[in-house]
Order: sequence, then C-alpha cells, then structure tokens
Amino acid sequence: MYHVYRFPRYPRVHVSTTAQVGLGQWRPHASNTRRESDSRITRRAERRRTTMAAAAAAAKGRVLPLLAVAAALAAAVLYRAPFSKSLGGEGCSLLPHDHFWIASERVVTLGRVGPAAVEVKGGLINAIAVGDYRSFLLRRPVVDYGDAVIMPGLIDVHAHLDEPGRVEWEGFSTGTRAAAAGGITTLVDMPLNSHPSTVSEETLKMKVDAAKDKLYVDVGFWGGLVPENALNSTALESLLNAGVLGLKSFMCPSGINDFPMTNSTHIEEGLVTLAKYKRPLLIHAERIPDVQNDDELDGEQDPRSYMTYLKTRPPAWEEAAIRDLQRAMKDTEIGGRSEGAHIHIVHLSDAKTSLGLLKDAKQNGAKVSIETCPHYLAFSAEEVPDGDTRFKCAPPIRDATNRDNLWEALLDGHIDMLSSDHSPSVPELKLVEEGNFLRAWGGISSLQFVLPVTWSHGKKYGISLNQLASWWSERPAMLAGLKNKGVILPGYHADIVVWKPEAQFHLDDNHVVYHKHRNISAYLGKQLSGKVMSTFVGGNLVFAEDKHATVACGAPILAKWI
Ligand SMILES: NC(=O)NC(NC(N)=O)C(=O)[O-]
Ligand SMILES: [Zn+2]
Ligand SMILES: [Zn+2]
Repeated sequence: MYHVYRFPRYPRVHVSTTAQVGLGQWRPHASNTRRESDSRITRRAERRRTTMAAAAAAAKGRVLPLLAVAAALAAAVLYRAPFSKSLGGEGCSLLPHDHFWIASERVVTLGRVGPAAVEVKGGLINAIAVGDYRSFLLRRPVVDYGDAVIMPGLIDVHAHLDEPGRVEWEGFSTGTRAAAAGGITTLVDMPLNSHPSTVSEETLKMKVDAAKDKLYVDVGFWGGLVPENALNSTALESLLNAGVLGLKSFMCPSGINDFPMTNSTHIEEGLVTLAKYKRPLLIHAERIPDVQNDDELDGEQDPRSYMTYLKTRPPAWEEAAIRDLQRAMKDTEIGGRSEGAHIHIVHLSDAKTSLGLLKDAKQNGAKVSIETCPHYLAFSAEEVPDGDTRFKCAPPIRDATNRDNLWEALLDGHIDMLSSDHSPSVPELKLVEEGNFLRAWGGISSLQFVLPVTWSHGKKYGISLNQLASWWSERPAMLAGLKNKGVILPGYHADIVVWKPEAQFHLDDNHVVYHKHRNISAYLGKQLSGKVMSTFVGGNLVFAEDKHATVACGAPILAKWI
C-alpha cells in the first residue's frame, strides 16, 4: 500500500500564527502583514502552502505547529531570485530532466523516516508517495537511491564566504562548491571578513554583484549591526529594505577593522527596528569582563600551548555577554519594547552558566534561539595538539565535559540548531608552521564536512536522522525566514541531500576538498562516516559522484518587506 501526498487533493486548512510551537520557547509572533512574492518559485509554493500543511497534518500532527512557526516567523520575509538561471537550464543540472522522481528506503519526511518516492517538478517537490513506493518506479524518469538517505538539504546560517575583498580566503565559487559537495543547499553569508563588510545597502549590492554566476547553492546574506548604523534607523531600514535576512553583531572585537563591536545600547536600539521587519539579530556573545581573573593574564605563557589560548577566552566572556543582553532579551518578550524581534546566539560554546542564563531567558518568554557548531561537538580542548592552530576559534573549543553537556543541551532542545561557522583565512594567517595560538587567525574551516562530522560524533549520543534534519534544515530555515525551504513536503523547494550514513571514509590527501585552502581544516586526517552522494538545489542535481554541475545556477536570496 502507498499513499500519495499531492497538492490538489487536500482541503485548505487554517494555519494559526499563534499556535504553540514545538521549538523550545522560541515562539513566533502573529503578523498581519500580507505575504506575496515576485519569484516564480515562491508564488507557486505560496499557492500550495496550506495544502502542504494539510498533507503534513494528515500524516503526522507534529509537523503542523512547525509549519505554523515558519509561516509566522517568516511572515514579512520573502525572497526572490534576481538573476537565477532558469530551472533545469543548460548546465545547471547533472540530470537532464525538469520533472522526475527520486526514491529510497529512507526518506526523511512528514516527521518520519521510511520508504518513499518524491516527485520533483519545476524546481519544487510536487508530491510524496510513502509506503510501497516501488510501484511508483514505473513512472519515469526515476532515480532509485536504494537504502541511501534522502533528507532536506542542509541550511547553514553561519558561513563566511569573504567575497568581495578577501576572495583569497574563500569565495562564492569555492565556498558554494564545497557546500554542494557537503549536502548544504542554502547558506547565509556573514557580513564580515569580506571587504567591505556588509553594513549598508551599497555594500550588500557589492556582495550580490560579486556572487553573480558563482553560486552552486542558494545564498542569503546577513547584514552587520555596527555602531555606525545601530542608532540610525534610516540607515538600518535601508539595509533591511535592500534584502538582508537579518543582522549580526559582535560584543567583542571581531578581528575585522570595518566591523566594530556593539554595546548593549546599540543592540537594544537595533532590535527595535528589527522588530518591525520580524528579522533576527545574530550575536557573537563574548564580552571582555570588566574585571578579569588574574590567572588568565599573569605569567610567562607558551603561545604554542592550546591551554594558553583557552585561558585567554574563559567561559566568563560568554557569560558576561549574555548578562549584558538580559535587558535586550527581556525587550523581545510579549509587550516588550522590541516585541517581534528575535535574538539568536551564534556558536555557543559554554554549556554551563551561559547556557543556564539563556535557558532562563527562554523560559521567561524571551524570543531567543541558540546555535552551536560541529567543532564544539566533535573536539575537546584535551585533544587539541600544541601548535595546531587549525583548531583555534572564538569562543574556544572547551573541555570534554563541556562537549558532552553541549550534546545533552542539543538533544534536550535547549540548543536549537547547528551551523558551520566556516571561517577560513589564508594559510599564512593561520600560522600553521609557527603554531602561535595567540597570533593565529581564529576560525574553523569546515563547510564541506559538517554533515558527516555531526553524524559521526552524534551517533555516539544516539541522534536520529529526524533530529539531524531539524537541527540542520528545518530550524535554520525558520531562523532565516526561508518559508519554502527546510523540509521535504509538497510545495517546498526541491533542496535535497542524498547520503549514505554507513559509508566510512578517511579525510586523507586523496579526498577532494573544494574549500579554497584544504590544509587549514582541523578535520583533515579524521575518519568519518556519512558520504554525500547527490545534492539537489531547486530540483537541479548540482553535485553527484564527486562532480558539480557545469554552470552555477544557485540563487541569491533577498528578503523583501511588504
Ligand atoms: N571574524 C570572524 O570570522 N570571526 C569568527 N571567528 C571564529 N569563530 O573564531 C566568528 O564567527 O567569530
Ligand atoms: Zn563569531
Ligand atoms: Zn562566524
């Protein structure tokens, strides 16, 4: 027996924007903003949205509230593709079809994992047949992936692609090829490390221009909240109107001259404007405490020792930042000054007091979400070799107990999602030879490996494929307001990764790495399981069998406020 979930057969359902959300305390805000779109894909998906919810609800009640949150959080955020190539256009896809089925024994859809066939048509998921899908394989063309996993493509909401200005560090072409090879179908680019930083309408335009014809996956952009624009709502609105999906700010020096840190006043004022647009503020939450522990500063320290570096950025830095954010978080509560805004803490490393404070804030009704990154879950301070600056990042990788506590918080739902924080530089700045932790560039290079890394390490903690899809696709889509992405359901973009969780591989010299600089990644030399076979973006097969499509047909994603 099989059942097909298809657009026209289902009745309309009302998706409440005030539904209780199954995403910790992260509740959406109702909005009366009318949704519309100017892209072909978005319009089509929009017509199907209520039907998808009906299909999902019919199959599994749990899915409906998640759709409600996506709809509500994204109520004012839409996207369009100003220069995307036509679907299935010449060279965009390794598959010569615009309408086809893919099938496997393990499809992650409708809140379950099981046999299913997925119909892809015109860049969208058109129908899903679950159960005895084999009878569907008579319908051609079909790609039968056997027992490989078919899962929503990963959405990486934290990647530094560094173009324009520092293309020698990473770039749109190299970065998105690595993303496609790693099963990432959408990424959102950070506003710093490129030059200039993305802090205005003009600099966003430079980003989008630089990305032209170089995107192998879809790419959105965060803008920067910096002292120069934070208190100037006209400047902020022009950046938001230009299409950034939200803003990002630093509470400590960022290491980039034209991206200065913000204080809590900048953050609180910025949130008021963001509330109007219903877009999130992402915060690098480390702050140099007013009084530093003498232990951390005193004495002759070996700069090649990882412990020396670890002591320079203790958990107290994360804690000080979160304490500084207390008022801003309170402002996001219902009835607060910036109700409608949302605070997202990037790359949380401290699983102790900082996490505890954030849990309390969520409990009290603050609109806060938390991400952590695979390197905090895969590595521990104890195992970082002295002089191996590939492991340097901020906040730092802490001890093994902290790592276990991060996994626990992720599994318990206190940490909402994962991101790569792919932040490479040129090898010279990483000081790999010299091994000086205090002077080396901070940032982990990981984009292509995040799926196998999360899976390889998560297996030991008993993670499921559904959790993986939630942390890497569904919740990141909600954060970025990508209402047609993040799940495999009719009407959503056909952004899909096909991978083999059991396939082991050694990240050795023979492994093809598409990052600009392969040798600065801390994952090189590691044994991993989980091999990406195929990646589809908007129905285009953009990566398969270690080959990319010949033409880069990914779309830039720009938010539109109406
Ligand atoms: N300028 C950076 O890219 N910094 C990044 N560096 C890290 N994470 O070590 C970050 O996201 O904070
Ligand atoms: Zn950061
Ligand atoms: Zn970062």
